[in-house]
Amino acid sequence: MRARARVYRDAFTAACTEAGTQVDVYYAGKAFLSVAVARWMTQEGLRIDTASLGELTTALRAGVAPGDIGLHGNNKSDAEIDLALRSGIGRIVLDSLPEVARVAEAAAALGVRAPVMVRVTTGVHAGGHEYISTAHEDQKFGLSLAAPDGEDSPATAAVLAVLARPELELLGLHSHIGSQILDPAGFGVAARAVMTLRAEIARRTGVLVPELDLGGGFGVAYLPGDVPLDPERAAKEMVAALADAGRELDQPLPRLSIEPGRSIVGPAGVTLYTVGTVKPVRTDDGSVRTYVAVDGGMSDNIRPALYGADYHAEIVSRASDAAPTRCRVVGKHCESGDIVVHDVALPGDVAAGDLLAVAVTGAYGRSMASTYNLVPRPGVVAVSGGVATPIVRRESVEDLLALDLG
Ligand SMILES: Cc1ncc(COP(=O)(O)O)c(C=O)c1O
Ligand SMILES: N[C@@H](CCCC[NH3+])C(=O)O
Repeated sequence: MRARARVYRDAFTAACTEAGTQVDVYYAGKAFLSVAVARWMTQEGLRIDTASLGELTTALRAGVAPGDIGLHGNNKSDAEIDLALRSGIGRIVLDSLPEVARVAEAAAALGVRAPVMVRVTTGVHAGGHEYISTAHEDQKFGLSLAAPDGEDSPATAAVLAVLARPELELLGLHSHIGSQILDPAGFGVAARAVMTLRAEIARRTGVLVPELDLGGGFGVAYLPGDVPLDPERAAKEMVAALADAGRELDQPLPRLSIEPGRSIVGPAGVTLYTVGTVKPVRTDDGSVRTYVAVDGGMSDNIRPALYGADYHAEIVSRASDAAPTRCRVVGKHCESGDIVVHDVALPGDVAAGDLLAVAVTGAYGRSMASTYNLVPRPGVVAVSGGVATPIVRRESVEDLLALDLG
């Protein structure tokens, strides 16, 4: 995970330095956050992007400098805004028009000036699944750049509203176009759209917005043979699009920030399961598929059920010469959609007690975990240089019952 953080930091720093600007890389904690993770990321020179009271509190508990933390959310609570302002975090990303006034009033009540960005939606639709592409128009995030006839776009209106409030300091404009993006072209289109808004604001108000955040979404390889997005290429294309738009619009380059989550922690994580029941099932076409049930499932990885996501699994506790057989890895929950790996070839002698590893589960696995069927959530163990260190304790049934008021 640390190595991947360095790769992103170095690729974007190199591209920005060459173009004559600077970049901040925010690790998107929604992918997976713990106190240890927040510390590692700051040690690698990354900042932390949070999206809830829990994530913000975790980053603060880890000792991350408040100025290096950002807060997102399409429906921020009063408690989230209050903690962000009291602790002096670096930026609150505004997601709607009502939030402009809410944050301004909260800042006035505390006697502080709130550093804010405005999240805009560019109409660029990118990413792996409809549920994870976030910048098309008909969804809940951000403020649209599309202007109805003769009117300001919601994004322009929000920026003008921010500039009219002395309690708010406009740091930048934000765009996040989706997740698990494998073609960097969408970032360039979005960069140009946001640069156009920046030019409009400069023309109308004389204010040159200092920073653009182009979000996260950098895609990873989930299966053997998948080709991940290349961070160096993404950095170069993003910066080139900003520079081209800057030349056309006669604008200096802004400072850049990005918010990768999945691409930092996804491939760094492996889920270890123990095989239980193994059941050959005759399918409709007469062939046999072996259902390999493990001691977890949709409660620790909802992605196959939610997005139809594919993963790869291998038996890691022993070597086997048995001929491979067509398997489906399933969980222990009361849903037939409780699938961990739809289709994988495992040795034909796969048996109860084998340890099965599923690769690339570091992002949006444990962080989206539930306790469905009152199955306690697994622990998280960090491994480095052959040393294993638990960083999140395994939950117990007693932990779950501790919440039960009887
Ligand atoms: C605003 C924002 N930033 C960053 C991310 C992180 O995305 P990813 O994990 O795909 O890099 C997300 C999630 O898609 C997001 O909504
Ligand atoms: N949770 C999603 C991505 C959403 C990213 C957050 N905006 C996934 O597992 O792919």
